[in-house]
Amino acid sequence: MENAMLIYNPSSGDELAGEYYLDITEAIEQKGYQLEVRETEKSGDATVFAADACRQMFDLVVAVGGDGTINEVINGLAEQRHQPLFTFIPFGTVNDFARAIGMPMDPDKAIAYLKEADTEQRVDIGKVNDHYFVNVIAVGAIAEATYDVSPEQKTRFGALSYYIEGAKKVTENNSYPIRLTLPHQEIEEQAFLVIIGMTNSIAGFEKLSLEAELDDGLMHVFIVKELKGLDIVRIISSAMTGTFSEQDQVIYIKTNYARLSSKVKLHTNIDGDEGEDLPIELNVLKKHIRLLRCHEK
Ligand SMILES: Nc1ncnc2c1ncn2[C@@H]1O[C@H](COP(=O)(O)OP(=O)(O)OP(=O)(O)O)[C@@H](O)[C@H]1O
Repeated sequence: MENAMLIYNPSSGDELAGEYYLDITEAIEQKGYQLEVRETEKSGDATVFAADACRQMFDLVVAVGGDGTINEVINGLAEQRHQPLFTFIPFGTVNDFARAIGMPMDPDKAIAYLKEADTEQRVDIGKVNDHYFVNVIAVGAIAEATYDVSPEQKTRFGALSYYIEGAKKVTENNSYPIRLTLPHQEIEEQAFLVIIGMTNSIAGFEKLSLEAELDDGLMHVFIVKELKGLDIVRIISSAMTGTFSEQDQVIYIKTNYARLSSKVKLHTNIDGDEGEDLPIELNVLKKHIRLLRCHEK
C-alpha cells in the first residue's frame, strides 16, 4: 500500500480547516493511501515534516493550509533525493497556487478535486538565495506595506488589511532605486514595485501574468516604474484586465536567472510572507515538483 503524509496547519483560513479535517483524511484514504498526519504548531514545522516525508520515502504529501504552508512544504521537498507526489487543499486568504492550477477555493469542491486528481505534472519552482518559492516575490511599495500589517490585523481583516496598507503606500507614491541583473542585461530603475511571478496568479490577480505557465522554466518579472497621478488607477485596472505587461510604466522580462539589489534597505515578500532583504539571487528549478492534479480541461 502506498503511503501519504498529510501536513495540516490547523490555524489556516481562520481555523476553518478543522471543520474539513475528517473529509480530507477520508478522501486521501479512499485514494488508497495509508495516511500519517502531521499537525503544524509554528513556522518552519511544515518544512521539517515534508523533508521527513522525503527521507521516509512517502509516496504522497498533501498540504492543508494557505500559500504560506504550501511554501513551507515545498521548501522541505525541494532538492531531496526522493520526492513524493505533492498536492494540497487551500485554506488561505489569497491561494495563488490553487488559482494557478485551477483548484477550487471552496473546501468541499477542493476535496472533490483531490479525489479526482490522477495526473502528475512536473512544475517549476523558484530558488531565492537558499530558499524556494512557488508563487511570487514582491519588492517595493506593496512589500514594504506588508511589514506594517500586524498579525492581529491580518487575522481579523485577512487580505483586506494588506490592501488597505497597500493603498496607503500607493497614495504616498513611494518608489525605490533597484538594479536587476540578468544574464545579458542590467536594468537600473526607480521602481514602485518589482514582482517576480512563477505562475499566472499573483496576489489573487489571475490576469496579471497571462503568459506564465507552470512548467515554462521561467520567472516573469515586472518592474513597475515610478507612478504619478492617474497612472495608479490605470495600472490597477490593467492588472485586472490582462494588459498589465503592455503598460508604459511596466517593464516585463522573462528569465531563468536574475539578481535584484538596491542601494537602500528593501524587504521582500515571498509567497505572501516576509522574506529576506535585498540583495536576492533568483533561479528557476524547472519541472522540479511532482504535482498531483486533475487533468486540464
Ligand atoms: N498550529 C499553528 N498555530 C498558529 N500558527 C501556525 C500553526 N502552524 C503553523 N502556523 C503558522 O501559519 C503560517 C502559514 O499560514 P498559511 O499561510 O498557511 O495560512 P493563512 O495565514 O491562513 O493563509 P494566507 O497566507 O493566505 O493568509 C506558518 O508560517 C506558521 O507561522
